[in-house]
Amino acid sequence: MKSDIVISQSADLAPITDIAAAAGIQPHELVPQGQYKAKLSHQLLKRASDAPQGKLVLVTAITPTPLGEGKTVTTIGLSQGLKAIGQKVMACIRQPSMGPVFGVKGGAAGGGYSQVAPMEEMNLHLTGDIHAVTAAHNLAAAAIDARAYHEQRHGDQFESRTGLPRLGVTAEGIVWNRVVDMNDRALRRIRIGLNEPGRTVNGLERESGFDISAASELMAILALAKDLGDLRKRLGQVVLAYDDQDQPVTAEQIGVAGAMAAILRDAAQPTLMQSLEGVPTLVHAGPFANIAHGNSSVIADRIALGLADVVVTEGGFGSDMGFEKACNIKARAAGRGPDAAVVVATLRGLKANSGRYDLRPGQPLPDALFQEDSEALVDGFANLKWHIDNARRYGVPVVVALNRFPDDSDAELAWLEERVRESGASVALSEAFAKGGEGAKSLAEAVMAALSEPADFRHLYELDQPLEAKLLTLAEVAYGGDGIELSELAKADIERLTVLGYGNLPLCMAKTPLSISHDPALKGVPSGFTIPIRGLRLCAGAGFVYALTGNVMTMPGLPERPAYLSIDIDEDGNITGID
Ligand SMILES: Nc1ncnc2c1ncn2[C@@H]1O[C@H](COP(=O)(O)OP(=O)(O)O)[C@@H](O)[C@H]1O
Ligand SMILES: O=COP(=O)(O)O
Ligand SMILES: [Mg+2]
Repeated sequence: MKSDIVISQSADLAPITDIAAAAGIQPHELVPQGQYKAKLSHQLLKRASDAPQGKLVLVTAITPTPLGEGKTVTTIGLSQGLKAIGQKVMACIRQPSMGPVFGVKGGAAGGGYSQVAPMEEMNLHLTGDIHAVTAAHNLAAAAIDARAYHEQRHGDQFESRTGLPRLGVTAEGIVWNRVVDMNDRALRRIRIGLNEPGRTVNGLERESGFDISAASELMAILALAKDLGDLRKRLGQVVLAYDDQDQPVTAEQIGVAGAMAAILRDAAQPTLMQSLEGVPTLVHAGPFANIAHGNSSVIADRIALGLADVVVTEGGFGSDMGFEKACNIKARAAGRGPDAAVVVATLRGLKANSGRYDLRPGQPLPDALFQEDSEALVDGFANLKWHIDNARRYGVPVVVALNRFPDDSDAELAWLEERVRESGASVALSEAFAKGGEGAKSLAEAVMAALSEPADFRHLYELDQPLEAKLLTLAEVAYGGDGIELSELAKADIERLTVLGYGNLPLCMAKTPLSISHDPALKGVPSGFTIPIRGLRLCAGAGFVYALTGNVMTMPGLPERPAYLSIDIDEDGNITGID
């Protein structure tokens, strides 16, 4: 089979203006950026939000291997299948981060004959939104460090010299890292403001670090804001430091929120692209689901739901990750949850969850995972059953999509389909990768049947519970564990955030996606584990409290054989090798 990029580059794409017209977007609501992508205007958001709303399908998955089990392929494939059976459908997905594109996973535009195209534009700069998040984030970093520097050097004269209020910002109180859209472990912990002895011309020396842009609070704000005004308000609420009285210092207080919003103005508009079969696809925001909340934007959903009868979107990693955060964080920001869930399962993914294979993070998957192994499949099935039950916990109908890989055996797929049916869940084989929409028509029919069932969407916890109670609910109910273990820092963070009035925020768990638990070595359906919480971070602008579990990193590193090794460009400027 041809590679993803060759399929994408040989596709006969429609001009984006035709895709927009077919989706009911008027010419004045579109800002084309070349032939195949366009920004959507803020006026369209208003019109679409007031229109009758379609149904929202949220695609999730079993506990994945590091390669991913096909949620994006299934999201695009299902939307093509829905189009093929006559539905008015749109897809909403995140913009890929260059971290994974050049790192382990590669691109995130789907794959095979279920992709967003042009995939190389989708997987690289697109319309610059992630670059804008990076710039706005780092402007705030430069601003807070400069404020500490000038307040320290002028002391009591600061106000008379600058006309600005002295806020008591010190280098020790700054909690804002810098970001870059790349996997770069060397930037995780750094010292900044290095000076010759006795001098401070380079600023105030302190320890800091870089996170990947997908983990920036501003990325979460872009994904959770309801409109431009809400984005601006949230940016002002971002806490950059704590003053010498341990009170939060916000971006608004140091006067940088407006400039951040100016940088993000265009990024606040979703980008319209198309699938290989012409499904209008909105690409907007790119938070990962392990170190952030992992869902595309509320703004994109609001536009798509006002234009289409069915909107298909995706939560990152397994249902313990992006799906949980869609239901407990995004749904609250959007004022609505999903109307149905699709749980993607693969033979390789279930075998990886059998516990029968030695899967070391960063190491290639064993070939045996891609061959017949009925014992591993039987053992791994428990993980799929857990994710079906987990999705049902939120009150929505569930359809299982068996994402067929080329070497999958008919016998194992048939066995799995039968077991899912026995468990009472709806199930459909998806051949969207190899056949596009034609290979996802039965999945589309199953999803339409699920959407005709009543949905009684509910959150997992109430916001007015104390932070520790919400952490316990996530550990014990969302993950099936036996409680939490709070570090001394985490206990102090809970106390401080509660006293400051942030105890009513939802929680965003930063956790490994390779296990339902915090420990990537615990496959299948772990039990008897306790989730170690090493600290909490306030994301006041995004509107959640971030809990760091286990050894999760907010700046990934490059593997020994990174994906960039296969990427190049020919003399005509054609990019090759992005997978
Ligand atoms: N059915 C399939 N056959 C072959 N490759 C697939 C299939 N489904 C997904 N892939 C590939 O697996 C990788 C992960 O797919 P993706 O849809 O991005 O997963 P997720 O969104 O769950 O991380 C991509 O390289 C994709 O092209
Ligand atoms: O945040 C992770 O998203 P995928 O599972 O789609 O890679
Ligand atoms: Mg994906």
